[in-house]
Amino acid sequence: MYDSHEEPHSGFTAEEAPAYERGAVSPDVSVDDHQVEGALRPRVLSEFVGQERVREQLSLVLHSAQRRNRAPDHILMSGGPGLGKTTLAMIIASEIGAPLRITSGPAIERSGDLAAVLSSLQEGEVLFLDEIHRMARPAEEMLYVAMEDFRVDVMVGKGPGATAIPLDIAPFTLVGATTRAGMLPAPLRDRFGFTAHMDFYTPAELELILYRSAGLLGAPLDEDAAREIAGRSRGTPRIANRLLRRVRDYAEVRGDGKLSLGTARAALELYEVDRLGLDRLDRAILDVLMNRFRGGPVGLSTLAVSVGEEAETVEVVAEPFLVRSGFLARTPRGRVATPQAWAHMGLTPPPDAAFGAAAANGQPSSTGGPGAGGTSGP
Ligand SMILES: Nc1ncnc2c1ncn2[C@@H]1O[C@H](COP(=O)(O)OP(=O)(O)OP(=O)(O)O)[C@@H](O)[C@H]1O
Repeated sequence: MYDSHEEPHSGFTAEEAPAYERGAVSPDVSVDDHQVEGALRPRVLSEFVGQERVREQLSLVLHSAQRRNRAPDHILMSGGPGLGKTTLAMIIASEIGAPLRITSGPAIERSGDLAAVLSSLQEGEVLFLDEIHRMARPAEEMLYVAMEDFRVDVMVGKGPGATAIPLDIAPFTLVGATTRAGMLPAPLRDRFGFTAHMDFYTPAELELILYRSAGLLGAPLDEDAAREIAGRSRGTPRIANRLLRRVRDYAEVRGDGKLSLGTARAALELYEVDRLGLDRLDRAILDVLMNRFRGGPVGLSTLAVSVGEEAETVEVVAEPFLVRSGFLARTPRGRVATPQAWAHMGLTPPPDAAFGAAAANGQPSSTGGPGAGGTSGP
């Protein structure tokens, strides 16, 4: 169990990090690249880097439930992809010593699918429901009852003669994860006793995650290289770990196996991740916005079609980072490129561009509009 008096990991300096890394690394871990994401997951709350507030809140919820000898309240985790929701769900189960069942919203197409899962849960089991906002509507209603009364109503028959047979289920803890908390119906949201809002990670936190992962991969990571990779990881552990693996590949094939600053820069350039962490999709969005729509405003779906992506991908994967970095503003009339975006792309805004005039006059940008400055998705 995480102890709130414990020294938080993000308090480590870079010099201290190798000691932390040694502690986390079991010498006999052999990691296959296909399973690497799972292998890099922290297993206990004290190994989970960052998200201090969430860790402390969660620790209280789990602790108090244990003292009362009850299953903890249902927990909702909201935040962008790759911020550690699945990892945290696994940690919750292991912290309370309960088995974990994993499923996801898209896998539950009918209420019967959910009834089958719920009725087979053991007492105290943790049910992790990823992408909970994508679950079928009738199943949502079944879930309300299950969460509140630990009961499922199984429908027998069809039409006017159909009857609901109540079936008691074992008390369990639901851990729901969503990248789009706003899409959850209020009755479902309200049935969670605690919502963990997962935020982007600081570069210092990402550096710690990188040291730990590099230790597990057996890749010698320089301080400068760690800083460089962390700075390009858009505040997201999954991206940090992915970039680390690409730098490791580069170092092994084209270098001496050591992950140095030069190797990191060369590898990240090859993989088209720029110095602020913008990747191909981010740059495609900014490029279309500036070159085709004169900086906006332009609607999300038009923007998505123009870059050949789903609107949800643009909205959930690219936009939160672009907004937080001050490159994109969401206004009631659509998406707008900010002066920083024009400057970063090396382009001159037309005089009538929405924010171009401010850029030309050297005025500070306005990133107003719904969600602007948000850190964990819409
Ligand atoms: N706080 C953390 N400390 C260390 N590693 C982390 C942390 N959070 C995430 N990771 C690493 O990042 C990877 C992605 O995390 P995870 O799968 O839990 O994200 P997620 O939020 O569930 O993503 P998605 O919503 O896309 O399913 C994991 O392999 C894990 O190793």
